[in-house]
Amino acid sequence: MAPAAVAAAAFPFRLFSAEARRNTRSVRGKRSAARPLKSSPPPPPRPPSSSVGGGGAAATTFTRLPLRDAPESAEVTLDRFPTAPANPEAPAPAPTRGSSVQRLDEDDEEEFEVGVGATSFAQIPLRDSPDGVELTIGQFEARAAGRKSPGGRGFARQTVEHLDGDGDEELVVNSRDVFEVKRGRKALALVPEVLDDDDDVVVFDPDYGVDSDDDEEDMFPIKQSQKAGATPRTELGELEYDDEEDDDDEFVVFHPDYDDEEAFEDDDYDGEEETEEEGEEAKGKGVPAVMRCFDTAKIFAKAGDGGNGVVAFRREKYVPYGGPSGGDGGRGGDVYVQVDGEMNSLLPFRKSVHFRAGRGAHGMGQQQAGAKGEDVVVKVPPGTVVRTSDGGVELLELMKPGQRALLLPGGRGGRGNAAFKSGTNKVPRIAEKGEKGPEMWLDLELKLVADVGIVGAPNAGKSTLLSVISAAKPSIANYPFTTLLPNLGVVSLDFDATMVVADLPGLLEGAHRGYGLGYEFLRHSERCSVLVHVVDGSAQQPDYEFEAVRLELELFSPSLVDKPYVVVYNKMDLPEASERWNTFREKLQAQGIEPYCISAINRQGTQDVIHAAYKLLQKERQRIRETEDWSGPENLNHVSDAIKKERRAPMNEFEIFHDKGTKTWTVVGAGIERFVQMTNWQYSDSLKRFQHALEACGVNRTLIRRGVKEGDTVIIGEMEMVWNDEPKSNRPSNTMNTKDDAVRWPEFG
Ligand SMILES: Nc1nc2c(ncn2[C@@H]2O[C@H](COP(=O)(O)OP(=O)(O)OP(=O)(O)O)[C@@H](O)[C@H]2O)c(=O)[nH]1
Ligand SMILES: [Mg+2]
Repeated sequence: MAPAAVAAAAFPFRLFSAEARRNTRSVRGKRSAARPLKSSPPPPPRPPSSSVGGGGAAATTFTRLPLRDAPESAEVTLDRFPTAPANPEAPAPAPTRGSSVQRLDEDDEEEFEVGVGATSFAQIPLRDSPDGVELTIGQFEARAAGRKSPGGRGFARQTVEHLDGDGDEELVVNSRDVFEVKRGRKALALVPEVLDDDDDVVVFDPDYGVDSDDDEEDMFPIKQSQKAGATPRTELGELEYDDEEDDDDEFVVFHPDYDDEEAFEDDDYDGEEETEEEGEEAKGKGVPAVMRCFDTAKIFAKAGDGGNGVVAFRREKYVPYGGPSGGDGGRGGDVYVQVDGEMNSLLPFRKSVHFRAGRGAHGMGQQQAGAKGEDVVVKVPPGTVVRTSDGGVELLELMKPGQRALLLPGGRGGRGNAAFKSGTNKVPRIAEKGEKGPEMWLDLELKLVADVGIVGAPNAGKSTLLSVISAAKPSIANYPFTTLLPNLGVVSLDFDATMVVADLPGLLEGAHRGYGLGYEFLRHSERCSVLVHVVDGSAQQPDYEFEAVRLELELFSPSLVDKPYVVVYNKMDLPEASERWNTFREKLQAQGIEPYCISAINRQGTQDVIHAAYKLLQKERQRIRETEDWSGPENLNHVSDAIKKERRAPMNEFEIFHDKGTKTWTVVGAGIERFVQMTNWQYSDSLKRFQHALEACGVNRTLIRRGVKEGDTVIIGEMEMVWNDEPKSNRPSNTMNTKDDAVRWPEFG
C-alpha cells in the first residue's frame, strides 16, 4: 500500500513524507551509466549570476530527467526552461516539454518515493559550463496536473569538468535539480547524463561513500576554478518528452529537508587531495615525508544492512488456508579490523577508503530466511590505533599480528510475517525491514612499534649506535636534539634473528612534563619491550646523567622503569670517558647493574650490547606470552558490544524536543528510532502496530501532555508525521489491552 493511502487510516498521525525521508539517499537504475564519483569535491560556491561563462564546451547537450515524486495515479507536468548557452554565440537549445508517470517496483530496495507530486520526465540541458563551476542551468515550475497543485519553483545545477584541453572528454561531476515547494522546503534531484554510456560521464552521488567501488580509485582529483559562471534564464517554455532515450536512468531525489551540506558530508576529499602536490608541501613542513604520508589514514566503514522480512502465505493443494510463511531477512555482514603482520604502513588506505559489508538477503516464502551479508575485513599493520574521526575517541589499539576485532556488527534481518503470527492474528500482513548497519568514519594511526628503544640524554650517541648496529642512516651531529623524530632500524643478529630498534629523541630533565622533544616519544618507548640506555661517557657526571634520565622515565610512567634495560657507557675512545669508566661501573654495580662500555663511533663493544638486548627481549617475549595465556585473549569487540547494547535500548526511553517556531516535535530515542527504521510501511498492519507502539511506550501521552496541537509536525527518526486530533472514539487508546490486536514488540539483539 502506498504511504499516501496508509495515511488515510484513522489515527492521530497523518503520514506525509515518511518514505521521502527514508529514501533520501536511494538511487535507482543503471549504475554503469552514472557511476558515483569518489573524488568529487563539495560543490563550489555559486558563481555570481551576472557573470556570463566563457570558455565552456561548445555543445550543449540534453538529458532526460525523470523526477518521480508522486502518489501512484497523480500526474505532474514539469515545465523546464533551457539555459542560455555558456557560449553566447551558440544557438539556444530548443525548449522541450514532457509529462509522464512512472511507478517503481515496490520491492526494489533502490526505489524511492518523494512526497511532492508525481513522476515526470523532463529534459534539461547539460554541459554548458566552464570547468568546475556550479551553474544554474535552467529553471522550471512544477505543478500537479488536473488537481490543486502544491506549486513550486525549481532550477537545475551542474558542475562540469573538462578532462583535456581540447574539450573532447568531459565529466559532469555534479548535476542536480533543486526545487522548492510551497512548504518552503527544498528537494534536490541528482541527474545523470544519459546520452552516451561512456564512463566518463559521472554523476556525483552524495552517498558515494556507501556505494563506492574499486573503479573509483582511478578517479583523478578535480581542480576547482572559479573562472566564470553562466546566466540562468527564467523565460518560460515547454519541454518535449523524447521517447527515443532510454528511461532507465539513475537518479536521486532528496527529501525536501535534505540539507545541501549534509549531502557531501561523507566526502572527506578536502583540498589536499585535489592539489596533492602543493597541498602536501604546504601542510607537511618540517615533517619527514614518510611520517606525514603513511602514518595516518581516514577510512569509512559500514556494516551491512539486514535483509527485509517478507509477507507470504502458504498456498498448497489441499491446504486451503495455509498460514503465514514469510521468512526473515538475513543479517547484514560485519566489519572486522585485523592485524596483518605483512603490512608495515597505512599507505594502502590512500587508495581504498571505503569498506562496506554486504547486506543480508531478503526473506523468502516458505519461511526461508535470507542469507547473511558478506563480512568485510579491514587489514591494518601492527601498531595501528583506531579512533573515531568524529571526536577522536580511541576505539582500538591493535598491536599483534592476527589480532582481530569485530568493529561494526551487521544489522539484524527484519522478521517475516511468519514471526508475527499469534493466536489473535492468524493472517499477519506485516513484516519488518532489515535493521540498518552502523557506519562510521575512522582515523587510523600507525604507532611506532619497536622491540628495543634507545634512550638517553641528548648528544649521548644514540643515533650513532643505531647507525652502526643497523642499516639505518639517522642524522648524527655534535649538538643536542639532532634527532627530532624516532628512527627505526632492523638489527640482524648472527643467528638469523632480528629485532627492530628505535633511536628516540634525547631526554632532558623535565621531559615527562613536556620539556624538550622527548614527551611524545616517551609514549612510543612505552611500546618497546626492552630499553638500551646510552650514557655519554664524556659528560661531566655520567652517573648523574644516568640517574636523571631514569628519573624522567619513571616520572613519565612507572611501567617504563620496570622494563628490562641495558646500560651502555659510550665514547670510550675519548680519554675523559675512559677515565671515568671505573667509577661509573662501580656505582652501577653497587645498584646491581652491570653496564657495558662501547665506542659507538669505532664500533667497539656494540655486538655485546646487541646480544644482551636480544637476550632480554627473548625473555620478555616469553614472559608476555605466559601472562597472556594466563589472562586470556583480550576482548577487542567492545565497540560492537556497545553498538549491540544500544540496539537493545528500550522503546520507552525517549526525549521530546519542541521547536515552537516550526511547530515541530522531535522524538529522540534509540529504541523508538530503531523501531521506526525497521517498520515497513508498505504492509497494511505496520501502521497499526506503529500506532500501538507509540501509545504503549508513552510517546502519544507525552506529546498530548506537552500540548501538541492539530497540524503540528512530529518527527521520529526517519519518520515525519502530522499530528491529527481525532475524536475520542477513534483514538487507539488502550489498544494494548484489546483482544484483536496484540502488539508484538521488536526483539532487540
Ligand atoms: N668520540 C666519540 N664520539 C661519539 C661517539 N658516539 C657518538 N659520538 C658523537 O656524539 C655526537 C652526538 O651523536 P648522536 O648519535 O647524534 O647523539 P644522539 O644521542 O643521537 O643525540 P640527540 O639525537 O641529539 O639526542 C656526534 O658528534 C657523534 O659523532 C663515540 O663513540 N665516540
Ligand atoms: Mg640522535
